[in-house]
This record gives sequence, structure tokens and C-alpha cells, in this order.
Amino acid sequence: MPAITEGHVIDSVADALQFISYYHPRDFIRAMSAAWAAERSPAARNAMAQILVNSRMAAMGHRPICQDTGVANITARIGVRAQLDWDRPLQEIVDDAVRRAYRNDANPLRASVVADPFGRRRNTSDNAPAMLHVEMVAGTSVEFDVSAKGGGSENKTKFAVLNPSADVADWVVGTVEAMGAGWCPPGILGLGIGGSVDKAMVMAKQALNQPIDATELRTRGPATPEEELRLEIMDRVNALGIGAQGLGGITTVLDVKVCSFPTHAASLPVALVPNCAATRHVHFTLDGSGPARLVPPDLSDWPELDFRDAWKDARRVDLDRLTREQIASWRPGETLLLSGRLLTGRDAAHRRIEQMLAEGKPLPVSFRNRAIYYVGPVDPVGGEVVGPAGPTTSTRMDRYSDMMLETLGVSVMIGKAERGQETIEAIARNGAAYLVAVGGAAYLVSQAIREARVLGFEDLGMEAIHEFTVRDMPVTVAVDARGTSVHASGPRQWRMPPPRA
Ligand SMILES: O=C(O)C[C@H](O)C(=O)O
Repeated sequence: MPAITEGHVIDSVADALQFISYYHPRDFIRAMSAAWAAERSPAARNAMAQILVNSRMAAMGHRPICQDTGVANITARIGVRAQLDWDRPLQEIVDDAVRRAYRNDANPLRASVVADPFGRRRNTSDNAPAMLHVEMVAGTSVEFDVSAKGGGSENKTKFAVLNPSADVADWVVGTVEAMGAGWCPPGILGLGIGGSVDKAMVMAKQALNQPIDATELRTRGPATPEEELRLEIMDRVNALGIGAQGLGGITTVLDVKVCSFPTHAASLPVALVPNCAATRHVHFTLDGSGPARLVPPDLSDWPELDFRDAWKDARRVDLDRLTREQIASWRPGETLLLSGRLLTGRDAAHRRIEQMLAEGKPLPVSFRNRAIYYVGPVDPVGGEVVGPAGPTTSTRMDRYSDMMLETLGVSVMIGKAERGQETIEAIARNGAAYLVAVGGAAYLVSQAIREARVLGFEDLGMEAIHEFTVRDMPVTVAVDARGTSVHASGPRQWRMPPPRA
């Protein structure tokens, strides 16, 4: 039996991380296409169309589906009789693979990992380390699950130890309803039920690597209590009306995956890990014959669609001449095509601005009457001015709303997902507006960016303040100047009565 070498592991894991950065899994493309075809809410249908067009563009261009190219999550199942020809800890080996993949010259991926997480939060600059789990299994080979998990969906992870008499579906449905849209639905829910607190979380994460097969399951009918639970949760969550990007619609989840394990008689641990529209994972086996060969999807796997129809009546906005009166005329749910200059800034930039204001220091740029886009783009290659540059979750910037709107005079905020009530009130008080771009359509969004330059905080890397010049950047009015939120009105409109058991 030939030995599995360190080189086989590094080549395979590095290739896998590159592969999943631009290829959605086939089952995901199929499920998203079916959901798009069935969607009746125009806003959700348009968002899904952008996700699918972006997915095909990323596959063709070999550029990331999402600007959040994720943290590498790796599970290695090592056969007890496998011949391993390596000396270093597996963590070091997979970290080398991560470095190679994320610093690839042709398709650099975004470095999103920070060390010293509760202190300085220094970017490690190569996305290492990976989150590695190792299991010993029967056999002579080593199986790998490689995924790249984005921060927005990871942040929405929930865990509870329920009373053994509690209903798991009730907890999941209530939790998803309260979770907001920062996890970029439509996506997949991974559930780990039972075991211990740590075991439940690992099971939920690993459940997300199973193929999407809800349609097949529905056709053949559930054969186990887990399969019944999957369909019940899926139907009840979709009846909530949350829809794509939380804009209101009939599909919020494409599938619900469940792993369970025996647990303590007094406990019912349940972990819920959502996966976003940038679902990225691949599975391969090493048997000593060489690195893994991964099979890409076929271009015919994507539906033919032209989302631009949805924009033909869109209002064109000149950001360089924007007035508060114009902002006041925007309607919730309306599509805008933005042209002109906007500033960028996200978590680290807001934190630093707050510190500088407290210390009375001058800021590198004036935000007065400017639009700010919450984004951390991927570095450009070739002729690009910027790499994929989709929106990040705006909710994290809510605590800075008064500072940005009242103290600094920002007029427009652009991101994704809902805002909190205090931010909505601050928007209305200041005659500002909040716009959303589609999370998970980052490569498509980046096509609208014609120029990019860093104006401040360069040391923050992707979190620096940039100025983008955009042309026809598509966005939706999510909170208008009167404080009406489409993330409240959309789901209300598309909510359906709970399906009968
Ligand atoms: O970090 C990002 O670019 C986005 C993040 O994944 C988010 O969804 O908020």
C-alpha cells in the first residue's frame, strides 16, 4: 500500500481551498436554481438571480464567489491502517496548505483571520491557522472535508441545552425567526442534536458538509425521525417568509441537515450552525496514489437568466451630487443604481474612528454627506481595480450609528441585513438612508467598481478606508428616510400560516 505524504495533503488541501473559492457545490447550484424558479417575491427572486449569476461568473473567472473567502474548516478522518509518511503535526501541514491557497498569485483569497481575538485583533495575513478536527476511523485511506466558512453565517451560530421534554423544531424555528438575515439566506441549517456541548457543535458543523437532498427526501418520504424533523423544520422556517437576504420570500432554507448522538438523560443539547449563500465545501480521499483530483461543475449546471430586467426601471443616483431631498424621495424596496464616489469602512475602521474622536485626533477623511459601504474587499489581480467586494453584515456597525450619522454626517449607509431599532430611528432623525447590496454576489458587485484607492488606515488591510468610484452599482433601499424597514415589511408580507403537522 503506497504511503500518503505531506505533499499529497498540502497539494490537495490547497487545491481544495482554491476550488471552493470559485465553485459552488453542484447540489447547491441545483437547489438555488430551483428556489429561484419557484420564488414569487420579486425582491427575493432578484437577489437569488444575482447570487446565481455571480456564482457562474466566479466559476468562469476563477475568482471568489464572496469577498469573505472564509476560515478554513478541515476534518480529517484517518484510517487506522493508513500508511502516513509525514513527521509534522497535521495542524502545521494543513496551515501550510492554507497559506499556499490564500496567497495564490492568480487568485489571492482574503486574509480574514485575526490573532489575539480579544485584544489587538492582528490580521495573520495568510488566513492561517485552519480549524482542524481529526478522527480515527477504520480503513487504509484518509478522508478530508474542506470548507471555507464565512463570518456572517458563523456569527449566527446558536446553542442551547434544552429541557429533554422540549420540542427541537420549536426551538429551531423560534431561533431562526429571531436570527436576522446576516447569515445570507437562502442557505442551509446544520443541526447537531445530543452528545455533549462540544460534540453537538462539531456535529452541526459537519452536517453542513452533507449534500443537499431535501427534494429527493420529500419525493421518497422520510424514513427516520431525523428525516421527519428535517422536513418539518424546513417547511416551518420557510413559512416564516424571511426569504433571500431577509427581504421577504418563500425560500429561506434550501435544506436542513441533522446529525444526532446519544446524550445525558438530563440534557438535550442542540447546536444550530447556518451556512450562507456562499456555501463552500468539498470532500476527497487520499489513498497514497497522489493528490486529490476535484471535478468542477459544468457551465450547463447554472440556469440561463438575465437579472438585469429587474433593473430596467431602477432610479439612477449620482452620489457626487446627492442631496438630502433626493434621499427623502427614495422608497423602501426600491432598486437604485449608484454612480459616483463612496467611502468604505467596516468593523476595525469604525473602532479606530471612535478611538480617534475620543482622543480628539483628526480623521483621514471627511464623511460629511458621503455614502459609506461596509465592505472588506479581496485584493485585485490582473486588470481588476478591486477583487470581489460584497457587503458585510451592517448590524455589527449599529453601535456606531450615532457617531457616523450625527457626529460625522454620513448620509447613506450600504451593507447587508437588517438594522436595529435604534439605528433605524437615527436614520430617520438624520434624514439618511440604509441601502443593501446582495451578500454572496461579491464578484458581480465588484464589476460596478471602476476605481479604488485607499484613503486611510492602510495598516488595516481589507478593513482600510477606501474610496470606490462606482458605476450603476445595484442596491435596494432597506431603510428609508422615514425609518421604514423592508426587513420588517418584506417578511410580514410573505409569511404563511405554519404548515400542519
Ligand atoms: O467579512 C465579510 O466580508 C462579510 C461577513 O462574512 C459577513 O457576512 O458579515
